Amino acid sequence: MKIEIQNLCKTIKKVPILQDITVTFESGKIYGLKGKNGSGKTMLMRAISGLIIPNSGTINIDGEILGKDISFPRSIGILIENPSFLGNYTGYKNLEMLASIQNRIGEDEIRETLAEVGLDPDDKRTYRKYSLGMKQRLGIAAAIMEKPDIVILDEPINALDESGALKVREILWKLRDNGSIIILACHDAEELNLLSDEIYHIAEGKITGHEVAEHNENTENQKKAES
Ligand SMILES: Nc1ncnc2c1ncn2[C@@H]1O[C@H](COP(=O)(O)OP(=O)(O)OP(=O)(O)O)[C@@H](O)[C@H]1O
Repeated sequence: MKIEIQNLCKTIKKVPILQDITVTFESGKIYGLKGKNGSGKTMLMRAISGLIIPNSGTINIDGEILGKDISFPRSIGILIENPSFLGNYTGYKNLEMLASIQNRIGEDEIRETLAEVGLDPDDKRTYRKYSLGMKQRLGIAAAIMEKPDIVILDEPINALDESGALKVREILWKLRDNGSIIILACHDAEELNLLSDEIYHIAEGKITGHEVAEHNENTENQKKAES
């Protein structure tokens, strides 16, 4: 699958937030967005999620135009800012309620996802009593539990300890290898490099650069050396 963005522009109160963005994201890759605070990373992710309507330009997802043929991508998992979980429900119960919207997955997949992000599916504590890192892990679980074609994660390793970050890496690599498109922003440059296959630089709402992440360059150089 493919997300083809063409000449995307978004202006809020006459301020240009996204300016003439043209980029294609392909299946089986992790794309990192790199840029300063306020450069437009989150807005681009919101636009792809169908959460904001652009002033001009198109987002074509596998032949369907967002905002015209479809209001939202058909299969997407999103973690942007603070997810609105219910404070007096357990992590499992929160995911169960979210899963009931699409009805694509059941108890087994929810339990499996919770374990994958390092949360105990049988934890009786309510979301309110979760630590910051546990809340973040639950947010990631909600975004990935249905194994969506598109995964959008704004600062996925925020508040996570090393073991949490490692788990997220493994989860994203697995999703990538199963053909999802993953788009993420992360302020930790080293982590972004490690997670991503390709990195797009964003400044003042424009794409200003594109690079293949270092670990991929190494793999490619290695392949060349070996052949
Ligand atoms: N609701 C809003 N109304 C008006 N302007 C907004 C709104 N939300 C964001 N902006 C503006 O859009 C621009 C891009 O913001 P965005 O959140 O996409 O940046 P970002 O690259 O994700 O930054 P950060 O690294 O801080 O997360 C900023 O100038 C911001 O002030």
